[in-house]
Amino acid sequence: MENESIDSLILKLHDVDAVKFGDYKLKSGMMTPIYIDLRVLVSYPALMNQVSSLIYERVQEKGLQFDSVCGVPYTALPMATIICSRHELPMLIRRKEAKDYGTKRLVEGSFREGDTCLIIEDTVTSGSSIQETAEVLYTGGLKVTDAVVLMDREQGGVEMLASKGIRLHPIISMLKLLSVLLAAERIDAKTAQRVREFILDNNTFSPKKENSNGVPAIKKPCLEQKTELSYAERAKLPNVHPLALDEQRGATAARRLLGPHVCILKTHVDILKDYTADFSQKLQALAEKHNFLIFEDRKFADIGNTVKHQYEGGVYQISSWSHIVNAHAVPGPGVVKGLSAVGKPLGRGCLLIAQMSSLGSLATGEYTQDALKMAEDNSDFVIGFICGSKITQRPEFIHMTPGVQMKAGGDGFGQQYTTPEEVLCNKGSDVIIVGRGILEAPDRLTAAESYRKCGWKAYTKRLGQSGQ
Ligand SMILES: O=c1ccn([C@@H]2O[C@H](COP(=O)(O)O)[C@@H](O)[C@H]2O)c(=O)[nH]1
Repeated sequence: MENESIDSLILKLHDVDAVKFGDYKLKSGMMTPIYIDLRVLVSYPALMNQVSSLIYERVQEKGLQFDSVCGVPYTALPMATIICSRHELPMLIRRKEAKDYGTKRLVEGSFREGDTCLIIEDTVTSGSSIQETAEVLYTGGLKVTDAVVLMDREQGGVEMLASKGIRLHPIISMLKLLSVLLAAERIDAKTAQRVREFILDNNTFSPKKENSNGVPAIKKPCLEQKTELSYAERAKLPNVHPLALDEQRGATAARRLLGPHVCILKTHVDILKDYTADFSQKLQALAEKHNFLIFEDRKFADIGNTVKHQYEGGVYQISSWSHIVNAHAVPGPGVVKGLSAVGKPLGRGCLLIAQMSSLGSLATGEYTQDALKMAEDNSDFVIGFICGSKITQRPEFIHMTPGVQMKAGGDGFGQQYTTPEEVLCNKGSDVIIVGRGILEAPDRLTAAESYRKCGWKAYTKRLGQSGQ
């Protein structure tokens, strides 16, 4: 899908008032500074055709397989109709209410039990409308594996639907929309920033407990989740990588900090002021003595062949001393293949950067889901994720979250801080990554001890038990 056509579509949507700035109420009752109203498209046939073509292009790009198509009523109905009519695809209509006469069916159209139906939607916030349509289709014996949406508000819809087994493929993201409108001077920087902050602060998906009606999950501290396995239990799973969760370290991870206390020491070797050739020996000796893992935060992001050399060679020879490294998913699976060729024989592990803590990060929504898929396809080397919250229920993957300090806030360079309690308890992550919260503290040991205690308390609260 050409970027240019997306940009011009965004401007046309703004022209016809399908994108509104002000104070609006969403289906959930939440107030929003931006409202997407694609109902107006019925009055603009050329635009409606362009939108329908983009949706169909996305379906083809993703190679989606299905037997029929269903538009979420009412706004996406004409889009589904145009696509099905143009490409001669069977369509189904989900009724909002059953008739009290005739067949009383909730799904109109012909289908067989076990058929797969593709859902089409105009705008997604929490994903609840798609989920409601899917529930109705399930009652008819249909399967729903994928949905395509024109506009993703990036407020947790992709993640919520993924947790229900539906892959959502958005065409326009909220952050993209804002950047195009800002570049075209349709909105000012202040408005763009206000909306961005609203989107980032109002993610409706809580992996621990999202409401079935899509109302944003109330942030109750540490809702009990009886089904969750502890670190120690996860460490015993047959498919778990020993670097992700180790029976001893896994159970004691959060009890360690700085030297005898840390579970993992994260380095940026390329910014050390006092780097010397014996750095790796000294660090390895400490890691051995205090039983922590070394994680070089190198964030590899090149083609497989290049990252292979960057990991193995050069001045730092990272693979020889770092147990864990990380990589961006942006180059595609080749980056993991390249790293794995070096690291796997050495028993090393890799974290994929599925989300970032910085303001305006592009690693959201579908990108995050693609990173997850890349990890699942390479789970013999990928041990988990750098992310803001739990992105998969698979217990063998470890979730590590940066941007943590005792007080929520920022650093003036885009870093966004969340508290250990929020990350471990409400967001369902496994490990907090603390940098300046410790490094810039007057007494690093005391600071580290407080993070350890606070983190462990939050984790045990989440498990609903007194300790592991
Ligand atoms: O999304 C990301 C990925 C990595 N980081 C790294 O974590 C630390 C955070 O340091 P603080 O001083 O606690 O802000 C730093 O090394 C980053 O490079 C991240 O912050 N966000």
